[in-house]
Amino acid sequence: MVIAIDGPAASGKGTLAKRLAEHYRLPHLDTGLLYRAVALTLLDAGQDLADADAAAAAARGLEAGFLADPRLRGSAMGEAASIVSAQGAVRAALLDWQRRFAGAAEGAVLDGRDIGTVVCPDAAVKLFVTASAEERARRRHRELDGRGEAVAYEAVLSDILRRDARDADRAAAPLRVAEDAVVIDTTTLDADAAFRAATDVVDGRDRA
Ligand SMILES: Nc1ncnc2c1ncn2[C@@H]1O[C@H](COP(=O)(O)OP(=O)(O)O)[C@@H](O)[C@H]1O
Ligand SMILES: Nc1ccn([C@@H]2O[C@H](COP(=O)(O)OP(=O)(O)O)[C@@H](O)[C@H]2O)c(=O)n1
Repeated sequence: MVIAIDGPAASGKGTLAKRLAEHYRLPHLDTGLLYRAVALTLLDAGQDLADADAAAAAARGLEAGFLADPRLRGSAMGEAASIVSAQGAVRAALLDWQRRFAGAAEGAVLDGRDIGTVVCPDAAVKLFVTASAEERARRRHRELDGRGEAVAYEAVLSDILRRDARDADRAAAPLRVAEDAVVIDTTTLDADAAFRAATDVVDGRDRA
């Protein structure tokens, strides 16, 4: 069973994906890390994030071990990732990797922006996880604060709004709700309630 989870920044996709993967004993891929890793490769090499050739080369040469680099989790890398991810050649280079992961015999859980629409259009379950921008900014702010990255709430909110707009407006695989996705709005749901809503969808599908 492949479970595709998409949604805007800090909506709780990753938290939900991880819990679903544990619950259903499936491997999990946070696809945002791939784009963050491409951005970090460019920055480490002193290259411009807007350099399409360099970004495509970085995407083609990406190594799995690099995905554990703690620098990938910082807020600057989310912003940088959304710049490189708008390039079609970068997305094309990462597509095979994601599809191979999703092709595991037992299935997989993948979370990102285009999993249900592009990477796994035939996924058995598609969830679109969202929440108000203010609530998402509150969560991300708390998370960054907890990691010692001191950023003002207003800066987190404007980063989230700018990134959402860039992800939704780009030509290549924009952020969209797949036609057959179930939307889970977590604005007033804690992580446990979001998990229950998701398992209701998955288990309901099994009974269908
Ligand atoms: N339903 C929820 N209610 C409150 N906080 C949540 C919820 N889901 C996730 N979080 C917290 O919000 C932050 C962002 O969640 P995360 O799963 O990283 O989002 P995404 O993968 O969409 O960027 C994390 O600190 C996480 O612990
Ligand atoms: N499948 C994906 C996953 C991420 N991305 C890009 O990578 C950026 C970082 O994604 P992320 O999921 O790590 O970010 P958060 O939602 O955790 O803040 C996004 O803003 C997108 O631009 C994408 O284009 N497609």
